[in-house]
Amino acid sequence: MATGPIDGNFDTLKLDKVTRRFAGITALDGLDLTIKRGEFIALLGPSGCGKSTALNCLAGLLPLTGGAIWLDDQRIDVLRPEQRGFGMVFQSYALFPHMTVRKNIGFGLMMRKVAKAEIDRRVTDALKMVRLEAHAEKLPGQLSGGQQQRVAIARAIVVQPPLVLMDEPLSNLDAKLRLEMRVEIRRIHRELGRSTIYVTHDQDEALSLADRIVVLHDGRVQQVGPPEDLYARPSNLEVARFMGYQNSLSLGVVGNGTGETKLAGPGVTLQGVGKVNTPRAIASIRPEDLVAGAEGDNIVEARVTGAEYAGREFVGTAVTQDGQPVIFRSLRRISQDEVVRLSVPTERVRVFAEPGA
Ligand SMILES: Nc1ncnc2c1ncn2[C@@H]1O[C@H](COP(=O)(O)OP(=O)(O)OP(=O)(O)O)[C@@H](O)[C@H]1O
Repeated sequence: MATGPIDGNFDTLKLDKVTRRFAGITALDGLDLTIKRGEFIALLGPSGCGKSTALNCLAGLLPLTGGAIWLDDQRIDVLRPEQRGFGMVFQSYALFPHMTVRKNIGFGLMMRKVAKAEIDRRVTDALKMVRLEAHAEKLPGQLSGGQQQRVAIARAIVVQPPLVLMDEPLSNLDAKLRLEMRVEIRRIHRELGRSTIYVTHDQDEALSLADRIVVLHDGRVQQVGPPEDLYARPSNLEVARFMGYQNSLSLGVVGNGTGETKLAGPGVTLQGVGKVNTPRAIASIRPEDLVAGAEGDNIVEARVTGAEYAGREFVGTAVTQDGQPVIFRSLRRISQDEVVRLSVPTERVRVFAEPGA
């Protein structure tokens, strides 16, 4: 068995029914996933769904209680973290406060007993990649949050790991910096040419960064696919909610066509994509697709409960005749208690079986 860190790149990383139980809790329940060389994968899901557990199992910080992890034909879940040698970036940066940026980045190479000249060369390259050349001799405390996270990224990539694991790396940064760092992380991933697994609960972050998104819920994979697929065709209600389909209307099923379902409720007539075998179903719609005043056959009649000006348009809240809340948009100002006719194209309505129906 190899003792040093895994060297070089890989073709496939395979998680085979990876399971992790804690006393009484199954944090990860038979996770199957195959990742190809160079892919950027986002693990997306709500708090407690098992994202960090999955990442820690990959890094070797948590032993599995079932399943296996393979890097090509080598089984790696039996290796210690330092034998796997994956790069890790945490939300908290985890830098050494008393070491300069240069020393922080070179630390892993020093531990691996790489020659000093080689360390200098590789640290200089990493500094360039994260655009921190001018800050090499500073201490972490003298840097901004975004700069500290760049140091953490440089430290993770300087050893040229086959896989970089990132656990919510941007959540301590303000909104503007988060956007800038997203672009940076994508660029660094591309230039490095290795694979990245990125944990987040932020749908926008996953959509903008990942080649493929894995949606987790209660320790299970709900859907895996390119961002465009998950955004347009969520396969169940959980994924839809996570992809921004904030409206979930419970309605009666009144007809079934090819791949489409007709639904109705008090003041509501909707046709949507998806087939169900239950007498009632849920229509999932994004707020931006539900528009006040537009024409069409798909109509949700509702009474306005609130409205906010959002620049180009208004974002409104309302309730249907049977009291179900909806969020919609409107190009004109809307007033409290006004009854609005909201419309949405059929292809923007996803129909799912009602849970428990
Ligand atoms: N050391 C532990 N002991 C017991 N239960 C744990 C432990 N670590 C995690 N869990 C539980 O396992 C589940 C998954 O936790 P995990 O940290 O992986 O979720 P997460 O999706 O990363 O959440 P967050 O976004 O809040 O970090 C949770 O129910 C959590 O309480």
